[in-house]
Amino acid sequence: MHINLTGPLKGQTHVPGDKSMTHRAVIFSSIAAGRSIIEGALLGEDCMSTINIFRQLGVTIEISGNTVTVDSPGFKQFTEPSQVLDTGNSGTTTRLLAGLLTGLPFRTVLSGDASIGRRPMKRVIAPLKEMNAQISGSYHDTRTPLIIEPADITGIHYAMPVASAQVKSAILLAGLHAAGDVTIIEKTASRNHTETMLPLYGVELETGETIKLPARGIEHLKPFDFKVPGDISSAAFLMVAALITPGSAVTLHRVGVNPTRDGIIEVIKLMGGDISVIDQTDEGEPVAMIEVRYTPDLKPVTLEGDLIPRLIDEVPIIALLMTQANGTSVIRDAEELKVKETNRIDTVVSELNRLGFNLSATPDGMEIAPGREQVTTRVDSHGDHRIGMMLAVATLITGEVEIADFDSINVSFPGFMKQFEQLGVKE
Ligand SMILES: O=C(O)C1=C[C@@H](OP(=O)(O)O)[C@@H](O)[C@H](O)C1
Ligand SMILES: C=C(OP(=O)(O)O)C(=O)O
Repeated sequence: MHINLTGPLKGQTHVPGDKSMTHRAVIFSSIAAGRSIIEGALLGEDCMSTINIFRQLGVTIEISGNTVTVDSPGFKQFTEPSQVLDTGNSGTTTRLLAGLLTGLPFRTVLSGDASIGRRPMKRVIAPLKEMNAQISGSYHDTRTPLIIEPADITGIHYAMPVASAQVKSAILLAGLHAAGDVTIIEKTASRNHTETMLPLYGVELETGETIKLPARGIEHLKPFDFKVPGDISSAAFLMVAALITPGSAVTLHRVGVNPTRDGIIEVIKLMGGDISVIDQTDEGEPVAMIEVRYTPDLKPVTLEGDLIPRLIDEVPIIALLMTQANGTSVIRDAEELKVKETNRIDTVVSELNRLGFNLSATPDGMEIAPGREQVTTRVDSHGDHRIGMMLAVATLITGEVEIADFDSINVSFPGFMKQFEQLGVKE
């Protein structure tokens, strides 16, 4: 697809609903017997995978605009699916449902697309087995398809070896069935939406560095009407587009600013970017209005440590922002990027270098130097939605490029191009 965005970006908009929270709202609403309404849901391909799997388990889910109405008979009435459950391109669907399905009284099989088939699954299979789950994966329990047989799930005391909300949430979802307590120790915080949202649906738990879920929490889930905040990971593309395009000033309404997700705001401030976060309110999850303006003379920064999980999905677009700084920026402690939809260290570095930017890969991240000498105008999303969108934003600097497999953006942001148009960007 030929893409050639030209700025400035001006005006105000609402970004689509948060992907992580939409998955969780669909899961919790489907477990609870009765009607739950999810407003402002994200209906990208990933969340549709989660919705369609619960439909296959016997939950009625209607969609009207961005409102999702879930009428569930409750988890006890889930019916055995006759087909493989297709998780598409969604790691969140695959890993969270692997946890939930362990306690159901019938066999299920989870499988997704080629990218899901390359992503590591041992990280969920190992702790779930410790909980007595009867789960196995292809290739020595490391890959999909995952086959899950009925089992009596037990409690677990688990120290997280890697900062991953998907692993933590898989354990908590299996733990909802458990006969004993589930305790998770998390040294480096990962996104905490499972912990913030479970109480809204009736399950109280202890949170913080030690997370403690009481036995058989699943019995306590009740319907809840959840209003999904805007996705800061989608807002990130508009924020960076405005920062790098002369004359831009945008206001983004009702963006989720959960402190386990707001690393990009911190980075923009560290770089001297013109950003304000105002009118913060608490709607179960914190939301705020974000104003961003074009900023010349951005400063280089080093990102590392506990900050990385707070911006992990934003690294591709942050890397593009760093190309506009007046010195070399460094991203380290980010090995997790290698096991996303693509190896995002390699795809970010190779695709931006094709456009003439100066990046080099390191074992756990990348270095980003200023300057640019265009090599080609042909780049590739490699089927990774965040790479596709980052490359589209890059055209604000480079002019027209041809992005192969641009449709991958529908995984998380189907209205991406329209949203830019709404802010006055010409294609
Ligand atoms: O739990 C979630 O909703 C997510 C957790 C993160 O993955 P990891 O748990 O693998 O870090 C993130 O990259 C993904 O986009 C969504
Ligand atoms: C990594 C991502 O999602 P998932 O793990 O759910 O595929 C993402 O959205 O960037």
